Amino acid sequence: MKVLVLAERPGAAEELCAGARAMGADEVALVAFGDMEMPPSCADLIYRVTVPEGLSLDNATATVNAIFDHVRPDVVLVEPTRHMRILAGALAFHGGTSAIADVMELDGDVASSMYYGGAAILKRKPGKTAIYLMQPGAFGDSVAASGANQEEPFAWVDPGATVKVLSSEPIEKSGVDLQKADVVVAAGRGFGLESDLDMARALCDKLEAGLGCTRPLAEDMKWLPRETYIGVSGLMLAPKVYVAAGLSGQMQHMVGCDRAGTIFAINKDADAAVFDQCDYGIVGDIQTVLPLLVNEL
Ligand SMILES: Cc1cc2nc3c(=O)[nH]c(=O)nc-3n(C[C@H](O)[C@H](O)[C@H](O)COP(=O)(O)OP(=O)(O)OC[C@H]3O[C@@H](n4cnc5c(N)ncnc54)[C@H](O)[C@@H]3O)c2cc1C
Repeated sequence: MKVLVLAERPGAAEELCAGARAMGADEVALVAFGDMEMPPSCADLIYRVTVPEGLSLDNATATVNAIFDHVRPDVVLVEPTRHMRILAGALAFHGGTSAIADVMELDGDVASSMYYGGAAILKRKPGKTAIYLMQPGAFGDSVAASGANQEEPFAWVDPGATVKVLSSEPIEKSGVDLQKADVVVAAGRGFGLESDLDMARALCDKLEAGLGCTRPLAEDMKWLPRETYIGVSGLMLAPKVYVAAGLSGQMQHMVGCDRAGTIFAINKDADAAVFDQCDYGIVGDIQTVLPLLVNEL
């Protein structure tokens, strides 16, 4: 079986290439955009694509379609970033098939995804060639990527109509990239005041953790950036350690962290749902527990 991997970040590329092996791929080909450095022993073949100056990655549709025609994969695994989603959609059209998004698990070729905001599981089978947009951690960590990383340049194919980048400005981001963080502290509505988040930040400093939150803290209170909330409509994370502080453990939040290695929960309500889903729980007030933890660490 041949698998083609489309990814923007080396970590995601490695995870998807490992997943391809777990699916039984005997040939794994990876598309590398620009000078993106790939992890060693990641894939059998790496097709290096140079995106012309001033063009956004979204314009790589025709190039990716050409790589697809060249490789003729049985399965395409895609990192679900904005650019990759566009490429996957165009590729599905080109290949006369469909793309399946938000895949949390594969059982053979049947893909499971969250549905109705996490209230149900949707199972879907692909069309002709399977194109799956995989959530992080979907393959678990029981598999490793492998391959000689034999690199070949692949010529850019003009997509015809292009999307031009007029300008780009980096957004000032404080703290750790949550997708890459080994440890994540997530704050919920139990933090009564915005200034209480300093307690979570102090814990993050001790644990070298990233600070995330539940949706209400980002969407309603706007105490933390929108891109830091975790859950079915936010980030799907798989850190080694997840500290859920002052949050109730609603399913819509917990699907975003249930692939964490170890989950710690702190909540003053012993009946909070989060205690059914954590590995270690402390029943207590964050106002007391967090300063104590920070002192002890
Ligand atoms: C379609 C849909 C999609 C959604 N997507 C997401 C999503 O992606 N991510 C997400 O997070 N939510 C999402 N939600 C919202 C979700 O259903 C919950 O409402 C939300 O996660 C609850 O946030 P919370 O746990 O911070 O607040 P609450 O549910 O209000 O929980 C607060 C908790 O803090 C505890 N607490 C209070 N004070 C203290 C204290 N001093 N010390 C310790 N504990 C204390 C309380 O006991 C309580 O358990 C979605 C909802 C819908 C309908």
